[in-house]
Amino acid sequence: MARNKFDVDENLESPFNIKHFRRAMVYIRRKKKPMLIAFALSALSAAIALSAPLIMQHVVDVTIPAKDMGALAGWSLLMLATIVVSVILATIRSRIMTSVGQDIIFDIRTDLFKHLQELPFKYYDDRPQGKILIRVVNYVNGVSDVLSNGIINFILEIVNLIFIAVFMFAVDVRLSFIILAGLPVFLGVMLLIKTRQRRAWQAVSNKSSNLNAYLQESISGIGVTQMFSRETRNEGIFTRLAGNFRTAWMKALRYNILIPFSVDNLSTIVTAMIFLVGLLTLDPQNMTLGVILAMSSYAARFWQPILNLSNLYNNFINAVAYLERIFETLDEPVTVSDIPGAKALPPVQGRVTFDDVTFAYDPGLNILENISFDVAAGESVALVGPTGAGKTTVVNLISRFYNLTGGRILIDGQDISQITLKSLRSQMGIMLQDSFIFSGTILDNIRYGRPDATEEEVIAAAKAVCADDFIREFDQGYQTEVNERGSKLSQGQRQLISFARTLLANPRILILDEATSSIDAQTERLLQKGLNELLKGRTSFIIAHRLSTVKNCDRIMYVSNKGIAESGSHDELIARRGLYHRLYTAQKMEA
Ligand SMILES: Nc1ncnc2c1ncn2[C@@H]1O[C@H](COP(=O)(O)OP(=O)(O)OP(=O)(O)O)[C@@H](O)[C@H]1O
Repeated sequence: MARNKFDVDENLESPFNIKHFRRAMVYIRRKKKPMLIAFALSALSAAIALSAPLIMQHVVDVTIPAKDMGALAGWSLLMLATIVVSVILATIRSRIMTSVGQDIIFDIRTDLFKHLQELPFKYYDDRPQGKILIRVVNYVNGVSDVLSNGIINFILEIVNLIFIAVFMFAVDVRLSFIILAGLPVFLGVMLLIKTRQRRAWQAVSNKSSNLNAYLQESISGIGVTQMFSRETRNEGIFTRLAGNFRTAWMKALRYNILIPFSVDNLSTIVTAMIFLVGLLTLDPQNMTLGVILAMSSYAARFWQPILNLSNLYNNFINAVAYLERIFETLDEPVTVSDIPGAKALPPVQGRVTFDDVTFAYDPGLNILENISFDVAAGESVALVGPTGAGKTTVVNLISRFYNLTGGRILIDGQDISQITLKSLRSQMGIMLQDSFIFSGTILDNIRYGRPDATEEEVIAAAKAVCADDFIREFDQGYQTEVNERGSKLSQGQRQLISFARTLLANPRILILDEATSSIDAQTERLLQKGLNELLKGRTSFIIAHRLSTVKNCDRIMYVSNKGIAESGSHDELIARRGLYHRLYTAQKMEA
C-alpha cells in the first residue's frame, strides 16, 4: 500500500532547520575557490559602479558651472569606462558562477542517486515513483541558483549596501536618514508574510510532486488506460492536479510579488522626500542641486540591493521547500544495510535455514509467523499456495530485501543479517515474473550482473536457456537495442533474456518467482532442459502457480495461514490428500 497516493500531499518529516543549512554548506564549501574569485570580481565591479554618482556630483557642481569642456569630455569618458569595466567583470563572474551552480547540483544529484540505490524495498513500496524522480531532477535544479549565486549575491548586496550607506552619509547625513527611514516598514512587511510565504512554497512543492507522480503513473499504465478507455477520466484527474499546482503557484507568487512591490514604493517615496526636503532647504553652502541629485541617485542605489536581497529571500524560501525534500531523501535511513564489522559470506554451498522467522511489512500485521525449515545445498524447493499467502515474501527475505521481524535466516549456517549484503546478493540469482529489461542492447542486458563476461559466454548462456534462436532473428542480433519497457520483446522473450542473465551470473542460490509464467508450454518444455541445467547443483526456490512446473522439485512447500501448511515431495503430498492434493486435482481438471 502506497503511503502517499499521487494526490496525497507528503508530510514533511523534518522541516528546514540549521542542520540542513550546514548540510547545504558542505556542498557550497567544496567550491570555495571559484566562489571567492567571483566574489572579488563582483566587489570590484560594484565599487567601480559606485563612483558614478560622485563623478556626476562633481560634473554638475564644478565642471558645468566652470564651462570646462575638456574636463567634461574627460569625466564622460571615465564614466563610460566604469560602465564597460563593470559589465566585463560581471560577465566573467556570471560564467564562473554558472559553472559553480552546475557543479553543486551535480554533487547533490549524484549523492541522491547513490543513496536511492541503497534504500531498501520498503522505501519504494511506500511512495509513488514520480515523487522520487521529481526530487532528483526538478528539485535539484530548483536549488542550484540559490546555493551558488545566492550566497555570493547575498554577501555582495550586504557589502554593497554598506558601501552605499558610507558614500551617502559622506554626502549628506540628513537626507541619508530619510533614505533609511523606509527600512523598518519594509522589515515589518517581511516579518508579516514570512511564515505564510514559506507554507505557500511548501504547497507548491507538494502539488508539483503530486502532478509528477500522476504523470509518471499514467505513462507507465498507458496500455491499461487505453484498454479501458479511461482517457477522458484521466484527463480530468490530471487537469485537477495541474489546477491545484497552478493555484498553489499563484498563491506563493502573490507573496513574492508583495515584497518587490513594497520595495519599489518605498524607494519612490524616499526619493520624492529627498527632492522635497532637499529643494525646501536648498542653500549654496550645504544643499546644492548636485547634492540633491547625488542623494536621489544613492536613494535608488540603496534600495536596489534591498530589492535584490528581497528577491534573493524569495528564491531562498522557494529553494528551501525543495531542499527540505532533497535532504529528507538523503536522510532516509538505509534500514537494510551491513552491520558494523559485517563479514563477507564465503563462496556458498547453498544450505538455507529459516529459524523461527516472523515477518511483517507493516508493524503488527504479520505476513509470516514462526516459520522454520532447512533446505539442503543443491535441493530444489517449490513454494505453492493461494495468492497473497506470502510465497514472494519468503524468497524476498532470503535475499534480505527486508529485515526480519523475528527469528533468523541462515545460509550455510551463517546468519544473513551478520554478513555483507553484497556478498549475499552476488551469490543469489533472482528471476521475477516481470523481467526487467534495461535500455541498451540485448547483449548488455544479459551481462548486466557480469559486465566483464565475453560475448561467447553471453551466447552460451542464451543458448542454454533457448534464447539464442529468437535473438538471432532480430536484424541486429545481440546488438538489438531494447528499452526499459522491453519494447520489441514479448513477455516470454523478456523472461528468457532474464534467464540467460541469471545463468551468466552463475549464482549458487536461485529464486524463480513465476519466472516461467509468460512462456508458452512448448517453449517451457524446450526451456526445461536449460532450466534443469540452471538448477543443477544449485539450491533453488521456485514459485509457480502452474504446478506442472514444480512437480519435479525435491520438495514442495504449501504456504498458507502465515506459515508452511504442508511440505514434502509431489508424491508424498498427493498421498497425503491435503491442500496440495486439492490444488493439484483442481488444476488437472481445468487442463
Ligand atoms: N510491499 C508490501 N508492503 C505491504 N504488504 C505487502 C507488500 N508486499 C506484499 N504484501 C502483502 O503480503 C502478503 C503476501 O504477499 P506475497 O506477495 O508474498 O504473496 P504471494 O503468495 O507471493 O502472492 P502471489 O501468489 O499472488 O504472488 C499479501 O497479503 C500482500 O498484501
